[in-house]
Amino acid sequence: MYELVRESAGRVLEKARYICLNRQKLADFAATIDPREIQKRYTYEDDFHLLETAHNPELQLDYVMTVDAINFGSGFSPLWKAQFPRQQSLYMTVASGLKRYVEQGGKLDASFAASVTPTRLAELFGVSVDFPLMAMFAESLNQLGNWVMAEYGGSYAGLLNRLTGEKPAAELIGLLAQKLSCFDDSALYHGEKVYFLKRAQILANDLYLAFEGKGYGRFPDIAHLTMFADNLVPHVFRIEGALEYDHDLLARIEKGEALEAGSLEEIEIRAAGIVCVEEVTNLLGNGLFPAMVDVYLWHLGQAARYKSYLRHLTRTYFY
Ligand SMILES: Nc1nc2c(c(CN[C@H]3C=C[C@H](O)[C@@H]3O)cn2[C@@H]2O[C@H](COP(=O)(O)O)[C@@H](O)[C@H]2O)c(=O)[nH]1
Repeated sequence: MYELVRESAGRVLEKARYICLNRQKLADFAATIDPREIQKRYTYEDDFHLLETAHNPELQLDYVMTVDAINFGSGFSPLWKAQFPRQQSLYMTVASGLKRYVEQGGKLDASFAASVTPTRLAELFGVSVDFPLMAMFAESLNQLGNWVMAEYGGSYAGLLNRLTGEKPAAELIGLLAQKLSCFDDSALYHGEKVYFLKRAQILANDLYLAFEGKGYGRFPDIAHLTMFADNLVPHVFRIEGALEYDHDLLARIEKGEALEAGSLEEIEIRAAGIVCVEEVTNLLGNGLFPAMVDVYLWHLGQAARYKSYLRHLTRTYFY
């Protein structure tokens, strides 16, 4: 499945009209990155994540599955930041909100996901119930929860234990994309199917990180994942001059105008992020792989150098 993502991103960039790659600037930017910093950053930080793997692997599994079922909403971030003025990162607010819920005794298992409502999530995150993201979060969780209740004996461990091949990440990504529309992160680009599979891939990556590649995190094919096509990593490449956006598109983005999910512009931005991370990964060598480079660039992107400029905003279940 991740090969479909890599291949389709290359196809999009060949035809792209709104985005173009500046390979000289990309190489200049890659030259500023220290591979040791990438290695150091590639962890499941416990400052905003629950990290109880050693004591309670099932609790950890429930947490990671839940976080990555709702690891989206970047298109709502201006609204979200108005509710959480101190929090700079939407993701960190969601991850830490779920961590707090578990620490207070809440359960995040498949039955929680199957039955959770927008109201319950609004209470959990401390936002108003009519915040549009709460209904989307509930829908994604209900989809995942009901599927696991019906097909895997009601536990996420039941799902993970059925990944028996030598490419379990590909298997997991394929299952999620084929069975759950909220994970089926793909689109039509000039009539041809293109794939991103961002949350399915980042789920495999987060399990790998939280479980340090063992147990529920055993993904020997982790190095085959592509980067996770969100709105921050392409934005880092734009600020560094490696991606050049069409002038009118950039004006729309900087006005905070939403880009429609599945639009040519949105597809080209996401595909460009994938190609850039592949090329930076190849330039850096050192045994690095795209998921590692992605996590590093996403954290780098939290800095004011990047976050003081608006990224593209798309309201979608995918990132
Ligand atoms: N490409 C990429 N996108 C990522 C992440 C993460 C968090 N990953 C953590 C998990 C394990 C590691 O420890 C990482 O630290 C969230 N996102 C996306 O960002 C957006 C929110 O942005 P902001 O408003 O700034 O929080 C939203 O679309 C969300 O889907 C990543 O790693 N890569």
